Amino acid sequence: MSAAIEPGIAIEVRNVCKTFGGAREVVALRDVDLTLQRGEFAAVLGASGCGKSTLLSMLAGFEKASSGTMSAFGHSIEKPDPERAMVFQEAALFPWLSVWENMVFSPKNRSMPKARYEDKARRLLDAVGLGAFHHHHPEQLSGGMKQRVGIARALLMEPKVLLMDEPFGALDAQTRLEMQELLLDIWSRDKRTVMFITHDIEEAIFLSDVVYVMTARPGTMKARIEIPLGRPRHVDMLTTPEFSELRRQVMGLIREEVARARAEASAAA
Ligand SMILES: Nc1ncnc2c1ncn2[C@@H]1O[C@H](COP(=O)(O)OP(=O)(O)OP(=O)(O)O)[C@@H](O)[C@H]1O
Repeated sequence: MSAAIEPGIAIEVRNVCKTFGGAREVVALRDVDLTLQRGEFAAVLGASGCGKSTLLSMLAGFEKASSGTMSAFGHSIEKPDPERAMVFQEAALFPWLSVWENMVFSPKNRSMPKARYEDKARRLLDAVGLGAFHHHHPEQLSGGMKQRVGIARALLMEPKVLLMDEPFGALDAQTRLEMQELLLDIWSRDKRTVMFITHDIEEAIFLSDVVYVMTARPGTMKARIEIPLGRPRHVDMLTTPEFSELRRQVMGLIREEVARARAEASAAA
């Protein structure tokens, strides 16, 4: 059964531009607008270098916008906050710590009382299928298992928003599918707001309520496509005509963008 969530806006991005200085100035993002409703699962697709990771790290509070505004739950995003958790392609676990020690590193480091996190940490590791791996070290885990720890660890601090940067990008196809189903299962329980960056069109459609397609750099939002597939989602949906039609639509937008960027590049050469 899915939890009821308060209606309203979780993330709002208005006219955001980002330019990196240095010897060669790089305009990474231009006039980005985006609204994520509370509990919404949104994916962002776009060519390599179009600014997806930059946008995510700005939403996490790691980078500042050059202009424009970004807010989370009505408050301007100025710095990192535990309400917005990042999950990266590599789980970046401490190799010298066990699964359990990695899991509880952050609350322990903040001197939180054990009663506030230990039970929850145990339940989360069970939920991602790692209940029997507390004493293992990262080198003893597969890529998928490490990423499970990464997701469980991000959820431990009960973030309201999960910012996921190609979290399954390094996994093989089978593990990737399993992780997608696991993520949907976890998400359906408490419907945190998710922004999920990926290069994989199928993954974006399969997981999301809405898919954003970005233009080539400088990145801006080219299209917002609502995904009308029912939930819960199941891998069988990947072969339905409805899914194929959505894939065709998204692929068309991406191809159009690649062609436009190539034409611009050759005109400028
Ligand atoms: N710290 C930085 N300093 C200078 N330029 C940067 C910095 N971070 C990113 N860029 C540039 O900004 C642009 C957008 O990069 P970003 O990593 O956000 O793209 P992306 O869409 O996530 O790419 P990919 O899909 O390949 O991961 C690129 O041209 C990149 O070189």
